[in-house]
Amino acid sequence: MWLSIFIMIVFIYILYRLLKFWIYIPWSIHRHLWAQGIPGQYRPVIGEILMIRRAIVADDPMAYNIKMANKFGSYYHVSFGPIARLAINDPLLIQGVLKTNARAYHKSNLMQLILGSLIGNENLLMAEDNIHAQHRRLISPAFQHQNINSMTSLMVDITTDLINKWSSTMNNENNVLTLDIHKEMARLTLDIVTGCVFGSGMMKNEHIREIIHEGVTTTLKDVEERTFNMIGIIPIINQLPLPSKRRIEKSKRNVKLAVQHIIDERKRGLTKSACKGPDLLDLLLSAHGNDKTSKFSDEELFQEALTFVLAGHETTSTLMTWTLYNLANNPDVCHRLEEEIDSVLNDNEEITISTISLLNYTECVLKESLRLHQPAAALVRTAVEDNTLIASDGKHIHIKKGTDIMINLYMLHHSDKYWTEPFKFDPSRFDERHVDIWLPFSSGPRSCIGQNFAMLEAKIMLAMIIKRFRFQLIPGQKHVPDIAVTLRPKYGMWMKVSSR
Ligand code: HEM
Repeated sequence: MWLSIFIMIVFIYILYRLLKFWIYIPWSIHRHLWAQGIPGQYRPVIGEILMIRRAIVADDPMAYNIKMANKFGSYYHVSFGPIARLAINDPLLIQGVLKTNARAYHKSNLMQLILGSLIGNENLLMAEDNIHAQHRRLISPAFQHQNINSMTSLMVDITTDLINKWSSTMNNENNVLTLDIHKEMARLTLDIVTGCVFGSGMMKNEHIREIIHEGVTTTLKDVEERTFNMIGIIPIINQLPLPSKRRIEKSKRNVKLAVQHIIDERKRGLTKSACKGPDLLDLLLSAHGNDKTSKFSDEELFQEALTFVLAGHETTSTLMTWTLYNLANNPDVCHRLEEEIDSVLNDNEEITISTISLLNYTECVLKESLRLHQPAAALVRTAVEDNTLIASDGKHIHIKKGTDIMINLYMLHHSDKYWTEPFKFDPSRFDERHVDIWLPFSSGPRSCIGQNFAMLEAKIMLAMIIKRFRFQLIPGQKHVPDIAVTLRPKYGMWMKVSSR
């Protein structure tokens, strides 16, 4: 008897939670936005997920967002699965979420489920409020110019290894190589970021590198799959020990052991930085404030180190791959870039930070690639308190606690309101500054802390590679961005590489 009552209560509770999540909360958010005259549409339970999936399967992943923005304008409400969200690409609204009202927003619950399940929630990327502010304060010095500049020689050395590998293979194969450039760039950026974070302990240990590489790349695939089939989104269901969940957990355990091993070795003085100055692990280990409570715990240290690898790997390799793609499609731009690089980089001279600072057009090429193919297509936030946003047309939008906001960077970067010929690859547009409408690294207190690191690394890799090689796209390929954590090319990027 008591058991039956207990089972009944548990059943009613689960039903209540599911109905609240699937129906009540989304409906009340849509109703609140409609009441203010915000355009949008509401499909109960599955929302727009099938449309998005259809666009992805048709290899036109942006089609759905473009269609919605054309239909409704620069702000509208839709649903991702059961989750109601306001989609925005209006610069003033974006500024409201990222800067003016930043305190009223957290990373979305969805992102906590996706990335938090991989790297935890006690790190710079995922932590909120005071914990985030404390971590940001402790980590910021590590990303100051002086520290990052001391990593230049390691970035140069690792890129030189790749160039030498290509050159020697090329000599055996009629001076032309056929390569999946995305794979090459993914390996290169992983080597650089792990080298700059973990130093010699990492660089000498191929086994540990493989565990981290596998952990980061294959787990991200599982996590993405679980998002689009909604298993990863639905409360209770996302805790079930399904094969994908077990794979993620196993991979997390392996990565944790590997990273913990590297940290322990460094603490015991068995490994050291491979940069001219301290690496990011040294800087994390020495991060402390005036009292003990402001030092990183072992768990936080582990999560931060892994966050750097995760946040700094896919993003930069995606940037490099699309940049080489854009250059292959725009010979005039490539020619001007080669001229600049040839005049700045001298074969017999060491590449230093002052050489790199002369590469102005190279920087414009990278910025334009970050506009046309921004690695992060969208940012999603959840309102943690009621607040009001103001759009460029003067409209005041009251946002209820619990509303998800999708900041559509892709639409912002491709809008003809702000960019002339938005689909043209034209680096010279970056002769001017584009504050608040060029946001590949986001903006405000949660903007990318690795921005200077990424730009320095990309400039070094691009300049050194273009100095030595030309790239030609293999015809007949599909060049489709994968709408995953980053917009990496879904089918890779096959190119013919030849010596200049
Ligand atoms: C082209 C390369 C990169 C791009 C486009 C990029 C983009 C971004 C974006 C858009 C965010 C904000 C995410 C959000 O608000 O949800 C972010 C945050 C972050 N990025 Fe990057 N990133 C790049 C490279 C890097 C690198 C190389 C590192 C580290 C070595 C890094 C570390 C981080 C961290 C730790 C955060 C969280 C910052 C915070 O919340 O305080 N990123 N990045």
